[in-house]
Amino acid sequence: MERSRIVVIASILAALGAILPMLAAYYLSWSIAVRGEQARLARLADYAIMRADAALGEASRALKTADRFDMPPCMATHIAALRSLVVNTTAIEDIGYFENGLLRCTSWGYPPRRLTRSPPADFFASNGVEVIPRMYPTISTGAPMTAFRYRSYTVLTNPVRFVDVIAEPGTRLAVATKNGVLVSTLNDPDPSLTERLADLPKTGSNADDLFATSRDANWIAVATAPSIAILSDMDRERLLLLPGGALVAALMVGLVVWLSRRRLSPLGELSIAVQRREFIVHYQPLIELKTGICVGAEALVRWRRPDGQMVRPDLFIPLAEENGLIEEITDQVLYATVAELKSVLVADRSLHIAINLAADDLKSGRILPVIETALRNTGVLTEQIWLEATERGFMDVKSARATIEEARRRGHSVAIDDFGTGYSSLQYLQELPLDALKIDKSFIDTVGTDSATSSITPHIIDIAKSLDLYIVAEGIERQEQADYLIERGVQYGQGWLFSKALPAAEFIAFYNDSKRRLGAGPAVIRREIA
Ligand SMILES: Nc1nc2c(ncn2[C@@H]2O[C@H](COP(=O)(O)O[C@H]3[C@@H](O)[C@H](n4cnc5c(=O)[nH]c(N)nc54)O[C@@H]3COP(=O)(O)O)[C@@H](O)[C@H]2O)c(=O)[nH]1
Repeated sequence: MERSRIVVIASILAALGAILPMLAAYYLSWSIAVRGEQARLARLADYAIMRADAALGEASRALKTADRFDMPPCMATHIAALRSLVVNTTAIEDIGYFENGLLRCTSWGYPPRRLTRSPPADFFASNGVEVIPRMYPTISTGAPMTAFRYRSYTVLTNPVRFVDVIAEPGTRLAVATKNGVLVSTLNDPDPSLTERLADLPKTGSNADDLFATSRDANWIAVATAPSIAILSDMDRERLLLLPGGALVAALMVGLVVWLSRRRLSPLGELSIAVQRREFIVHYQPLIELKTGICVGAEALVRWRRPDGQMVRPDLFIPLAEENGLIEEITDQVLYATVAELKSVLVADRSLHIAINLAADDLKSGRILPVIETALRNTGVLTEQIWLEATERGFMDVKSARATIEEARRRGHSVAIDDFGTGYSSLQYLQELPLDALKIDKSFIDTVGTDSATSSITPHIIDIAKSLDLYIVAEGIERQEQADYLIERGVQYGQGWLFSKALPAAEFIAFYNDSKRRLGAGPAVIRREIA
């Protein structure tokens, strides 16, 4: 992914990481406050239902007691008994006796208007008592009463009793019969709620209010409070939750910054490339200089990034070596080489592929069993896999010697790469059982020039010859360099004069063409060491 895209995505994620936890904390504090307020309202509505049930219970008991009276109606004894019933209850204001729908007498005596009719009931309670939510008393001319009727008797109760609660300012309450006929209200609740009481859910809100309902077999109650009232509760919740939200936001932003910096750092990118196996291999032909025959190739790694950009190995190999990633890259190169060239290697035993080893590979020697595993069941011979290591790999002479000896015992040929550029020591050249020496391009570049290092090239060739090593010249770009090297007895060479490093299919075509035109090279390029 391009750096600019990573920066844009990381910035968006960081912004979301900062905003979302704060929004979540805000939402949480709001919903906790809403739930708290609705629970308080639900308790109020429950209480109103309880009060309504108490009034109904008391009225029902009085009505059924009166119904059992065995005395002539509206005589002094009857009226006294009715009065006694009223006096001995708390909820009942009056009780009246009706005959043929007309009021005959009440606990107060005889009605002033003889034609008071009993109105039709709005609701039948579950115990058979009829409920008339609004009925005007004949004795007093006060507010309408709620009436309960059973056969010939009707009791009046003050509906204010149902909503007689100590409520916080702004809290409103309404009680209705189960079929939604309003019985009593406190503080004028919103008609848009009381008009559809029977259909209201347990809790909810409208434009201005939060509400909670309660219901039983006979009654429905709704308690409401302005939504704005929860703001003070929210302040309390926010005080508790926002620091947590801010902490989570800071952690998320930190995480995004850390991940994106990791992704953007060269080492981070390389580690991810190793995990994702983003490496491919190109093969640079190795030429027998005298005949021009292609005898093999050097496997050279390339990092192909997801956007298709190709990264040169000298830009990432040193980083991989410093940070312990090189061994994994060596393994990926090895497995890719075997997979891509297996068939041509099996078909032609004179073909060799050189794998570059890093200093760590040589020091630990762990690469040898890895190669064994990679070649198992492929038909490729160990002799066909050459190993190359730079002079840095030979600094720990003891472990390098152990690895090279074991490599050769298994059949690999081993070359010293970039000779002359590092810590060259003639002594270790003599001590180590090497097969070939590769002269670095910087020396080949001086061939035919007057530069100070041009005089070194013949010495390197002489040293290699005196040690009986095969010689490979790197970076041959001009014919005169090739001629010079052939004249000096250098057997093998690589360079753009012959070919650049090629993808597998192109290298196989190059090799087959060389073989068709010039024949196969020597099957074994290996020094006899006693
Ligand atoms: N440990 C590993 N090191 C590796 C591996 N693959 C490569 N490398 C090392 O990276 C260095 C750069 O390699 P690269 O960019 O692939 O360059 C190689 C050739 O393409 C280049 N070359 C060859 N001929 C010419 C030429 O005529 N002109 C010219 N300008 N360049 C040329 O030289 C490089 C070959 O280097 P060498 O290995 O020394 O033969 C390089 O040090 C690689 O070793 C890997 O898998 N593991």
